[in-house]
Amino acid sequence: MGAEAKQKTKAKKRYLKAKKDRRKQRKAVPAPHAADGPDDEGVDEGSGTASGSELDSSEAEQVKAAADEKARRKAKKAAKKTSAPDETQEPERPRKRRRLSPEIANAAPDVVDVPLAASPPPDRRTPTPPPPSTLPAFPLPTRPDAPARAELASQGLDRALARAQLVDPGVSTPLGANDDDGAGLGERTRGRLRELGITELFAVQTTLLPLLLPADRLQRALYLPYDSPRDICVSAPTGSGKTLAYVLPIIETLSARIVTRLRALIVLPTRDLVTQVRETFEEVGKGRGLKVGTATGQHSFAHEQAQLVADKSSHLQGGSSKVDILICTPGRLIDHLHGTPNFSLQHLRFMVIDEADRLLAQSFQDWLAQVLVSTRPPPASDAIPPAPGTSSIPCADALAPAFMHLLPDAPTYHTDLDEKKEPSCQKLLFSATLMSDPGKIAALELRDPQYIVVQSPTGDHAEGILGVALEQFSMPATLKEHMVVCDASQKPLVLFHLVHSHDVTNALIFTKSTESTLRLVRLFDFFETASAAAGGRTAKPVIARAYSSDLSPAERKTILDQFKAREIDILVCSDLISRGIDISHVAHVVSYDVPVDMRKYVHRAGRTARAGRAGDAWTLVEEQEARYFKNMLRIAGHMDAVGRVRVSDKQLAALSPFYESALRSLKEVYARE
Ligand SMILES: Nc1ncnc2c1ncn2[C@@H]1O[C@H](COP(=O)(O)OP(=O)(O)OP(=O)(O)O)[C@@H](O)[C@H]1O
Repeated sequence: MGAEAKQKTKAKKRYLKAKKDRRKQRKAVPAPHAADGPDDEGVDEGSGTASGSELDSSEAEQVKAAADEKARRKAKKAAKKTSAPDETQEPERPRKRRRLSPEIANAAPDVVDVPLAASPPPDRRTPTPPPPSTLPAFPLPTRPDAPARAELASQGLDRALARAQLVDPGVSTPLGANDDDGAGLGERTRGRLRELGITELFAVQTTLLPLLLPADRLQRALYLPYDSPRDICVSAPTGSGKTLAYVLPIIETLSARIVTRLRALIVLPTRDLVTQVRETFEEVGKGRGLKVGTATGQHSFAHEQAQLVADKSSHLQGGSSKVDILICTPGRLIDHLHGTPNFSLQHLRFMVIDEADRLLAQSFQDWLAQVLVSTRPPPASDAIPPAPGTSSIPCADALAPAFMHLLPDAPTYHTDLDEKKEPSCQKLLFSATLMSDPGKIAALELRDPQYIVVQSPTGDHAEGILGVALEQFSMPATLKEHMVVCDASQKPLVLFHLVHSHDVTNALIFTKSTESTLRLVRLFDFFETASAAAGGRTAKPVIARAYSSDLSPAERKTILDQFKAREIDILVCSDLISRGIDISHVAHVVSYDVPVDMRKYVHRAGRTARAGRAGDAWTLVEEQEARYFKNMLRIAGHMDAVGRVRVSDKQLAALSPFYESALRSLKEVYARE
């Protein structure tokens, strides 16, 4: 090292020493911001003015300013930290959902608990902010309870139905030799009924006859233009004698007529029923001179016209009729209204709609509206003027009083009491399952209707009426009902078991279609043949026959007659004869296929247990249908009435070989066809 370098080193040492001393002196002087701590960082040593051993005032001021600056920067840093957390820092864990204190929860039970995870973390240096005020909660949307069926049914209930007369089915009146019973029947009719073996009037007849055959003979007149009779709707169980309840008053009233006019019209849904009701009219009205006609389409139109109308050639505004009573189906009735000259309904005194719910459910070219129009007098402008040079008087044209204005030459005498003349037609509606639908009832244009409901007493009138509105139909008291739940493949076997073990003969078996009917009858025949061939039974084979719409009317009549004569044991049919048909010896009804609704069930079951006789109704229910069927019964309030019969595999085992054999034979037949 050279001398010059040594000099430099010495100078430097001196400088450092001096610096050290200055620092010592500075420490000895109490610093104004000792709390902040001495820090020489940031002090420009090179520019420092402290060259002496004591700090002068300017130097102290500088130190203070530096300390202030440092405090300011620290505060700024802290503020930055709280307002914007450093992204490099670890993200804060979401806080747990805060629970409301029980006081808050109790104070506002319906407030929504606001999750607090998203709120900023509480600053520990500042006092904890109060919990966010709870928001008023809107109630959650809820669906109102569906109104009860009973409530719905009672709404819009026809006022006349609400005032219906409830009749106990147990009521009956012994039929005396004279009118002590108040039924209004004449001696001839009573005599005829006795000849037919009828000794008492059933509930529906006891109630209806006094209404239709009032003691005041004037009210039995054939025309009542100024005192039109009230219409009547009757709901009574199957087999309770509704047919006689309208046949008797019609015969009794019309027997007083001199001239034959179409005065009673009976509309029925099927040809078979038309035939049956005609037989009743002819039996009861025997010897009274009343002419009964039918119109069903079974014969040619021209043939029917010739049976119904006497004069087809001249124009008669009063119509012309060969019959007093016409029993018909609605379709054919409309055909005659449109296509048969002088076929008129203006003289009608009675219009009966039997099985009313069924007829009103079907439109048949809007038959009801057209029939109602034909019973009402048209305006005078609709009158057809007589041919020039001719006069309608004294032509033998007799109009009903309400239609007289159609006669142009007839003198009209106006008085102060010029009352409007009304048609005299009294509408009578009957069914075991009468509808309560206000729309359908309104379409009938009933005049001050009176309802009669024959049903087991419930004690409460309103409850009884509600039963009608809820379609909880009354069944015959003598009917026993059973159901057998089984596998679909075992249904025929269960049926054969019922036939052979429960003596289900003299029976009607209802299927769902004509095809099922035919198939079942064939299977039945094969089963009986196989069983007889195996010598399985000594009893005579059971004879089953199909009764379906595929057969001609003549074939149907023959089969029905054979069944009535007990030459056939079982009639297998579709719902063609589920309504109205009256065969007294039917002891069992089997619904081989479950009925689609309660009305069908009621009418099928009602083919037995008629007129107070005993009868059994069986329903074979496939396992997958059981829920639906039971639900249907439950809604109709009928679940308890139907007992469940169990048929074990063991019981069926004995019949299985014959069934297998019958199945094979059936397959062969279908394969051939
Ligand atoms: N007063 C009576 N005495 C004895 N038998 C009667 C009496 N009235 C009716 N019957 C018989 O009762 C049976 C059933 O009558 P009807 O066919 O009129 O029943 P219904 O009420 O019309 O039944 P459905 O609703 O099934 O048509 C018939 O065989 C009829 O002859």
